[in-house]
Amino acid sequence: MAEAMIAGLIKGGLFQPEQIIVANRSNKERLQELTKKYGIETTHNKKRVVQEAKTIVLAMKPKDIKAGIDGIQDYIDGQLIVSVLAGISIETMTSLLGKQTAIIRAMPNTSAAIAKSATAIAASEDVTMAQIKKCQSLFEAIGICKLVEESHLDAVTGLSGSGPAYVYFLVEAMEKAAVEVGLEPDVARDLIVQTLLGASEMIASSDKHPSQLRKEVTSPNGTTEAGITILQQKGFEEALISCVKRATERSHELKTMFSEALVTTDK
Ligand SMILES: NC(=O)C1=CN([C@@H]2O[C@H](COP(=O)(O)OP(=O)(O)OC[C@H]3O[C@@H](n4cnc5c(N)ncnc54)[C@H](O)[C@@H]3O)[C@@H](O)[C@H]2O)C=CC1
Ligand SMILES: O=C(O)[C@@H]1CCC=N1
Repeated sequence: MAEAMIAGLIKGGLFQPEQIIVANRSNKERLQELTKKYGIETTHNKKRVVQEAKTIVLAMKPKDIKAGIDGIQDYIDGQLIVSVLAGISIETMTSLLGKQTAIIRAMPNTSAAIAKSATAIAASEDVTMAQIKKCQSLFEAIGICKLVEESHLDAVTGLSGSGPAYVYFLVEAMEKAAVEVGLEPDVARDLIVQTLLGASEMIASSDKHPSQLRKEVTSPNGTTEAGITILQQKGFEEALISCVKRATERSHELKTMFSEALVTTDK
């Protein structure tokens, strides 16, 4: 996720490579690779990164947050902290940092790697409008960015954070189906990809509701109607709704779990 952001920020011209400093836990080779690829500065000196930065992006796994911010608390003095960690609330981060500070929680998705992320951000009370705008432009360099209430971030995670995986799952099923109806896998892959791209662009560029676009594909008594009837009989719509709801619920569960594990052990 961090690399996707670095690539988008540099490609989009929002930052010069020398304005970005990256640290990780211990992997020197990985840092060298990033320096070579993007011309950015890398270091294992967290204190230096934090003191020099105006914006600090946290992009470790949620379980590593404690170790990640351990030792930087003393150097946080007005910088904006942007976290992309799923399930770590602003309250938990504030508690771990031991001080009230400007924190933005963001939920991007992996399409950030090709500057097509659907990101939502939520801000703590200490964040200024200028910092929100700055953060929005940061995520707009890698896709679109919506400002939401923090309470909506579980839903965003269940919808667009996990969303690319639902689409990949759909493609996996379509590929299996294509082979079963006799198509060559390579031909099928190209047809499926173009079908998805075309349908996405139709939704994005048309004023019509997706249900109207669907109707326009569906001739009475034709092939689409026959196929959609099977999807309805097999509970496709219900399955997708339950999928997003369960992922949203899981995001809430993880948030509660991390909050209890990270904060209560500190008391
Ligand atoms: N993969 C996804 O679809 C999405 C992931 N996220 C969030 O992005 C975050 C990162 O995910 P990935 O990029 O997939 O993980 P990753 O495992 O590829 O990268 C995590 C990075 O954190 C670094 N790290 C670990 N401990 C550290 C420490 N103590 N100090 C400094 N750096 C440390 C590691 O060296 C590694 O480079 C996660 O918190 C995840 O919840 C958010 C939206 C979508
Ligand atoms: O599966 C997960 O928990 C993370 C959050 C959103 C996408 N991946």
